Amino acid sequence: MRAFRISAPASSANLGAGFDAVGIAIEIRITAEVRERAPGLANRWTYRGAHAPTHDGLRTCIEAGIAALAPSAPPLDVDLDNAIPLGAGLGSSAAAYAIGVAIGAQFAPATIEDDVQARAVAALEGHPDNALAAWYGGAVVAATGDDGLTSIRFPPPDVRAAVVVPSIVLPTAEARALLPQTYARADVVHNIQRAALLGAALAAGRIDLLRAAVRDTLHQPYRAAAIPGLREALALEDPALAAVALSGAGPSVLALVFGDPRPVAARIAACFERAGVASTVLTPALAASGVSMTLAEPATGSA
Ligand SMILES: Nc1ncnc2c1ncn2[C@@H]1O[C@H](COP(=O)(O)OP(=O)(O)OP(=O)(O)O)[C@@H](O)[C@H]1O
Ligand SMILES: N[C@@H](CCO)C(=O)O
Repeated sequence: MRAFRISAPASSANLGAGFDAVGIAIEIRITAEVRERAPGLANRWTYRGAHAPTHDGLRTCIEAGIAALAPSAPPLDVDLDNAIPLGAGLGSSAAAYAIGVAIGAQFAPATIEDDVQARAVAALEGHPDNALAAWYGGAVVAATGDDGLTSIRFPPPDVRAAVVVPSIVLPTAEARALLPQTYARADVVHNIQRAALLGAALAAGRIDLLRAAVRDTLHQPYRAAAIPGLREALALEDPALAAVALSGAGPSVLALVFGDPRPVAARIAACFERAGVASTVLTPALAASGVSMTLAEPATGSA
């Protein structure tokens, strides 16, 4: 009976101008302790952690990942420990799909190459920026469409993260519905210039370029209408601030910070507070590794 532990990190998609293209992994994780059960038994799921699931949303993502690679997987005992705030723009669904695919690979009829697994996560998640950051860790740039999926991964920049999670509910679908169908050429050119700069800055480790590279005209200004305090947070100036952006579809804000991230996090939280919105502050490291698996102790007794 196989038993192992799999974890996957949170992620912050976009980094401003890299809308739907850039993602960065954050050292806040979903961890699954997985044990194979005897044939004929049902799956058994337990939930815990700072953001313990209260319904089967994450489980559904994990099961889809397992089914994509191993439709005939044996019954499993899965103990899910979640530290990623849910539905907050921090890639909890991408982490869950990544865990599911990694479990599925363990029970697939043949060995599945790593990049095939990564593509499966991206296909299930629908957003390669979150999906590949969860899978590979570090920072990723991804392009997807009729020409398939092309991506590159970089080590995370040498900064700390400040993640401020406002107590606003903004489902990804709603945050996307706020965006216009068409854009002015000047806004598109603005983002192309900065997204190209962002990719180059990540590739070259030029943290000093990030502040300029993340400025966005395609999604953050529109999403700000649903996130009181966001405009002010994105306009913050601070010598310790390497970059500040809406995290994914929001409502969380990610700041990349030189040195102690707490003062910058407090300034972002104050922007929300002035707008009448409470928030929670996290100061995680950026995650250099994505999905990781370790073998667990052999089961003792019960199936
Ligand atoms: N209370 C909950 N218990 C279990 N699962 C939840 C709960 N709330 C949300 N979920 C699940 O968490 C996932 C949230 O995914 P969603 O794509 O909306 O946001 P996210 O992954 O946190 O952020 P983003 O994709 O914008 O970075 C969904 O799969 C949803 O079903
Ligand atoms: N790039 C996506 C991320 C959603 O998880 C967006 O901004 O809508």
